[in-house]
Amino acid sequence: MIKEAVFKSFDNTEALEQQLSDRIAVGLQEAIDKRGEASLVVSGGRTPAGLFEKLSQKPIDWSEVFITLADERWVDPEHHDSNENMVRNCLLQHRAANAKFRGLKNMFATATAGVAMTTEQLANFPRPFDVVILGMGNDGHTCSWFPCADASQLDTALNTEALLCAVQPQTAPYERITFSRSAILNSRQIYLHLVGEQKLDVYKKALSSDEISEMPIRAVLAQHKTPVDVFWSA
Ligand SMILES: O=C(O)[C@H](O)[C@@H](O)[C@H](O)[C@H](O)COP(=O)(O)O
Repeated sequence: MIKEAVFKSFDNTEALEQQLSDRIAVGLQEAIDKRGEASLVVSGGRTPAGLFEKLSQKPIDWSEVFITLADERWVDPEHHDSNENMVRNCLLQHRAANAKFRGLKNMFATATAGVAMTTEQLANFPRPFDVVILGMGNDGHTCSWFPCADASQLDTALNTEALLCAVQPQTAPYERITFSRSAILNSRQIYLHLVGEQKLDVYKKALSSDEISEMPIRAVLAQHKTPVDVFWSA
């Protein structure tokens, strides 16, 4: 049984997005005030588009904010399933157009071949990450830590000290590049952003055991190093 994280529940996505975007903006600006720069790691998928739209309008020093993705599908940045594409369209606009964004996809043919170059390109990305926004799939994955992936790839993503690794899910399309668990937990604040009853059920199931390979989101929930706040709306 996992000790439950801070859990904030909202009646609708609008209310959640208002409050979460405010919290993230405050966290980023505090980091800039203290250290002169801030780092933000965001997730792709469908859930965060509305949140990104609100966040992009916050009056903070975006030119001091470094942004990257928690994981990426190995498709071109123009592809409609590219997380970078979504971030460019929904987050890097309005005031946030001034942020410094670095995507995870490069010109190598596969994620496996491209990991070393992306790792090099992120060498100067400020860490610990100030704010990390994670999503969760209905199979209990977060980032690209898929329970359906080859056991050794999942084991690497969860246990390596490397920043990034490649994962080929069996039940989701595209090879992925993903930050490792050690990289994600090297953060000041993690937000888990969930919408809908089905995600709530998955979240509750995740809290019922600490068998990480079965539901890799547990790697984030069953730890005490990094604060995790869960924002859920119906
Ligand atoms: O590239 C991805 O798919 C993600 O970064 C992934 O970890 C995502 O956050 C979850 O799969 C939830 O996705 P939805 O928001 O679409 O439900």
